[in-house]
Order: sequence, then C-alpha cells, then structure tokens
Amino acid sequence: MADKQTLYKKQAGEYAASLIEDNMVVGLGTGSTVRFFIEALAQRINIEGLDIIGVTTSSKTSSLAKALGIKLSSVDEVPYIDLTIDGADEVDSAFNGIKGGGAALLFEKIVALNAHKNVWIIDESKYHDVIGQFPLPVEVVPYGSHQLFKRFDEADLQPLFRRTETGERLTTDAGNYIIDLTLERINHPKSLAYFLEQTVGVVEHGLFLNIVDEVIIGGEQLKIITKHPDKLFDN
Ligand SMILES: O=C(CO)[C@H](O)[C@H](O)COP(=O)(O)O
Repeated sequence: MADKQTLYKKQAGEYAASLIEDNMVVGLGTGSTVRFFIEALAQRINIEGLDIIGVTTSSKTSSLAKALGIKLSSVDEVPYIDLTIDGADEVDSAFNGIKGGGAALLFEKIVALNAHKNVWIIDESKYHDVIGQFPLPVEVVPYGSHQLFKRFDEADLQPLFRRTETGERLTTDAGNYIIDLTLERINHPKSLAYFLEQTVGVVEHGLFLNIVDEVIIGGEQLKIITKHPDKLFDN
C-alpha cells in the first residue's frame, strides 16, 4: 500500500485535474505529484474528449505526456498559458515557494511566468511557516561553477553540487549544473533572490516568490489556499 505522503500527492494531483476546462493551454509541471495530475488529466481527455494543449517544463514530463497521448506545444508556440499546475518542494503562508527538487526550476519558472494562473499541488508535509528546510536549488552555468561554489561556501551558504546516482554532476535539460544551498531557514527570501540574481553565472534559482495563485494541499482533508489577487508580499 502507498504511504500517506504518496496518497496525499495523488489526492492533490487528481483534484487539480478537475480544474482543467475544454480548450485550455495547460502548463505541465514536473515531479511525482504532477505525475498524478497528468495521469488524471489524460484520463479526462480520453473520456470527455477535452481539447487540451500541454506546455511541458522538462524532458521527463514531455515523455510522460506524450506517452499518455496529450497534445504538446512549446512555450514559444502558444500565445499564453491559461493555467499551470506544478508541484513544489516547500511553501509558506505568504505564498513563497522553493522549487527545483526535480532539477526543472528554469523551465518551470519560464512556464509559470507565461501563465495567467499558477496552481501548486503539494502534500501537507511541505507547508511551513518559513521556507528553507528544503535545500535551495541554484542552476548555474558549468563554466566557472567551481568558483561560484567557492563563493557560496565563503558566504556560508553550505553549497553542494547535485549529483546523479552514479556520482557525476547532474546536468539540467538546459545543460547547466545545480548547486543546492542548505540554509534551513530563509528569513528574507526577497533579499536572497536578489543576491542570487546579481551573481554572474547563476542562471536561475528555486525561489518562486509571488508567483503562485493557489496551493492545493493534500492531507487528511484536502485544503485549498488562494492568494488575494491584489495582495503584494514584502519579504
Ligand atoms: O520543482 C520541482 C521539480 O523541479 C517539483 O515540482 C518539486 O520537486 C516537487 O516534486 P514532487 O512532487 O516529486 O515532490
């Protein structure tokens, strides 16, 4: 039998599939929770004959969606994305999130920023008062990445190159490396995001601030928390 976390991911993923309407262009995130969403969406497409175009955020998601018969376009071929459903590694009550546990943060952020609405699906263990327990992924250009690693180390950001199971440095779909920062508690996410964005060699970071509109949280009871459209958060 599946563990509770997996059941909660499934609950959130399947609920998200019910949000999709005919003729939508849908951003398809990456990860194990999104897998449940994509499987449920493919089922709805088959049964109800929905006309959906998916825009994927990783090669893994592209393979899954293709195998399930979902029509795909690239982010550059659609005028906009109606709704993106993605997972997250950690979320706080101010709608700050950490993403990139599946190494897809760059494409995930591009797809999210081209969507009219962003919904995240998580299990309840990922919802915290303050983000930072999950190591923050930073995607970096391979050239000079050792120097960047040293800078992060000197700044006490506890960097680690992400590696594959066979021990090589993991390469993202865009051909970059990931350095994970072990921070434990990110008290000022906006300042940290600014610092990373100013650092040459950093392609993107996994802080997704003020991007998500709604979070669906699987648990004993499914919870949906929605951001007020006019609310701006100051970190
Ligand atoms: O950001 C991501 C991939 O880059 C994922 O959405 C995140 O890691 C959550 O994954 P999962 O649903 O498998 O827990």
